[in-house]
Amino acid sequence: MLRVTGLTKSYRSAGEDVAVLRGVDLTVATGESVALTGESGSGKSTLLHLIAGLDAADGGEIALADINVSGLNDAGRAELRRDRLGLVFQQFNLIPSLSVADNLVFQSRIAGRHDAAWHDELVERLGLKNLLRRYPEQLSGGQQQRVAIGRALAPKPLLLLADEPTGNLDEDTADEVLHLARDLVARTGCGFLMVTHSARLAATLDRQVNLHAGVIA
Ligand SMILES: Nc1ncnc2c1ncn2[C@@H]1O[C@H](COP(=O)(O)OP(=O)(O)OP(=O)(O)O)[C@@H](O)[C@H]1O
Repeated sequence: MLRVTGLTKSYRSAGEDVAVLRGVDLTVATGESVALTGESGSGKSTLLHLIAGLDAADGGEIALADINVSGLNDAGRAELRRDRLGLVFQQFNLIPSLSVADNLVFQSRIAGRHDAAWHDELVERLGLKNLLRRYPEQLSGGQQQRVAIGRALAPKPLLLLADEPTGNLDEDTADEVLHLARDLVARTGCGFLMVTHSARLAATLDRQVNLHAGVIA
């Protein structure tokens, strides 16, 4: 469902081009969860950002279902993120001025893909029923990340991309949040690609891939 082929990306640093991705090949099948590991600075976030259309690659191809992501312009990539991708980051990134209820529906409403029954199921499964009137600053880290996962999955994306989603959580909370995410991903049948430094958490996903020296071995 996601197919990345020969992806390359360099950054210009101190007058020199530094190649970060040197021909990355990666697939994520429908319903599959994949952990992306690699040492610090190996380019994991760069790869995730390119797949999310937050930045453009220098070469290679990214295809998501029947969409040629690499061929999209800025507007097309923004549309892709809005309608087809769920994004979760380490810093939760909830909208501080909106209640939990409003944060939750934000993505599905702007994508025009709000589904009341699925929304209610997300609230139930993520244990958010009693938190709906609160604001992000009134939540723990684990609670905030549960809202962020609900927001990302509400429009039923094709692919959930997560960059160190449990990096700010203690071990027990990380386990609980990831368990919920895996369950919900299985329920929607979307693909799941997660960057993590934790071999323990990586092992709980269907498959692990390692980024090293600019390629996936
Ligand atoms: N906008 C940028 N301009 C220049 N160099 C960049 C930029 N973004 C990333 N880099 C460089 O690209 C390399 C890969 O960075 P990236 O954040 O993708 O690695 P990472 O594997 O996610 O690291 P970490 O595990 O520490 O988060 C690093 O050497 C980084 O300094």
